[in-house]
Amino acid sequence: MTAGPLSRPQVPPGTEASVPAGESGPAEASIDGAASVDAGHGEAEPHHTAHHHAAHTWEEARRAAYDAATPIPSGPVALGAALGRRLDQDIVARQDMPHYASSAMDGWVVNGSGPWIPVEPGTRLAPHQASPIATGGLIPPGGKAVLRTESAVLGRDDDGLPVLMTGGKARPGEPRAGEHIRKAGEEALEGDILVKAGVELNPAHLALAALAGYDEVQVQGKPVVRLVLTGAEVVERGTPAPGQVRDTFGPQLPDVVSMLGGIPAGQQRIGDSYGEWLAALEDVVPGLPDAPGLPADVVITTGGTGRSGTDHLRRAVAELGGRLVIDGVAMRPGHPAVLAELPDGRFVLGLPGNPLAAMMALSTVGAPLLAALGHRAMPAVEEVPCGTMIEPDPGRTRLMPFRLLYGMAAPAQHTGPGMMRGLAAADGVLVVPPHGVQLGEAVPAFALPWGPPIQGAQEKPAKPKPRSNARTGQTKGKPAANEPVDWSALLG
Ligand SMILES: Nc1nc2c(c(=O)[nH]1)N[C@H]1C(S)=C(S)[C@@H](COP(=O)(O)OP(=O)(O)OC[C@H]3O[C@@H](n4cnc5c(N)ncnc54)[C@H](O)[C@@H]3O)O[C@H]1N2
Ligand code: MOO
Repeated sequence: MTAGPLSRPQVPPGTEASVPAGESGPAEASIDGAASVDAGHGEAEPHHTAHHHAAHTWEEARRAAYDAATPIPSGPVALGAALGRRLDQDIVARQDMPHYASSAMDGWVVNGSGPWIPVEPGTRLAPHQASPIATGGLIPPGGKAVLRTESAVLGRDDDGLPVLMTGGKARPGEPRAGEHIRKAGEEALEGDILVKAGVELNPAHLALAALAGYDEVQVQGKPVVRLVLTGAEVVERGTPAPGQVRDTFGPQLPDVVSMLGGIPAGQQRIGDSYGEWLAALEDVVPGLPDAPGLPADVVITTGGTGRSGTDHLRRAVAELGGRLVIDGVAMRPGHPAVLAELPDGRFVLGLPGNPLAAMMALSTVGAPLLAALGHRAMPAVEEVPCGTMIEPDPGRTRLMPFRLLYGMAAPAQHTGPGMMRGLAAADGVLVVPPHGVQLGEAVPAFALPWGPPIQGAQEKPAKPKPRSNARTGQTKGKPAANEPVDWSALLG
């Protein structure tokens, strides 16, 4: 819901009154190595203490989300929807491919040597007979070779009857036996394995499956994700008036869901009433125009994670008989994130309304959940050397979008919970531990779903799924703490 004039008098929607000056990070960095980012939450946040209910640390929340889900079983999927899906059963040739001998050229199919007497297409050819054929045409019984149109001359014999001869551009000896005939089974024989299980299907695989006569392929399960965007103040177009806020989720969430391994399956917008919330979470297969009619495995809601009188997520989950898997995470931003499981097996991921907070909650809880449902390893956390000192913030992890400068991470500016500018310019997100970070120290960090692997990340061999294309060569060891750093690129 919105921060209306009564509910949050000091914090107009979209402003950063609750973000301490320190959040701007690099603005406070100095070039002499004494750069420091304040813990930065010492003021203007009475609600944070009032709602410090977070049951999970950042690491625990990731693990809890990953462990809550079991991989979605494999099933048949239409070829048109199978791109990028992981094949779960070999694709085999159901018959010889091609399954009949055909002409590779436009021209004449002939039997024996010329001249040939033309006969009706498709009829059995006796020696010295020929019939017209097009590329791909079925070779009739008795057809031994194909004479290309440009190598053929149709004339008349002494009796004035049509007769076919070689001529034109014909090479000596043309057509040789079998020339320009695509034999049956030359691509594959019945039973040959065409694509092995485990492969991620590309467009050519799909074409091959179609060539082999498949309408559907058996693929590993992948979570179908429906979005429920809440907030009566949220507008979808144009420049918002005071009190309104332009929707940041519609334009990005479906794509981010795809990048995280989900299948976005429609979005629904609701206001702030409890009835709307309950109906949206109850609805299993909504009649949404852009939904493929699939029941959702995950419903992602935005907004309404707070505990004010009009924030209805937990109440609706409880009324539907669901259980809370995660109810808040000791992190900032994004601490009100909720993960619930409904009795029908659907997960509800409640993202906070603040745009950056929502993306950090999605990275923390949503990414592991979607990975687990989609048969994938826990999303990787790399390490990157930190180009600034970050003070402790006991009890919570801070997620800080950063930019890389000379191989070191510098927290980005404009990273208040309601902002997107810092994330839009970021190379990744630092996972700053509660005890803070020393200058030059290696800090956990994760890549953005749309971004490249973190440059300069030190490869950890024990990763469940190491990135094969990680540009580890970029790391030139830890830069010396007193090495001068040019921060100017961050200040614009
Ligand atoms: N008394 C307290 N107030 C708040 C607390 C708290 O602990 N106690 N936590 C703050 C934090 S931190 C966050 S994050 C937010 C979580 O808010 P909700 O999830 O309930 O979300 P809303 O109140 O509906 O909206 C928050 C904010 O986000 C804007 N919003 C909502 N939808 C969109 C959208 N589609 N695009 C862009 N912006 C959106 C909305 O207008 C609000 O400004 O609660 C704090 N308050
Ligand atoms: O600041 Mo809240 O932490 O935006 O999630």
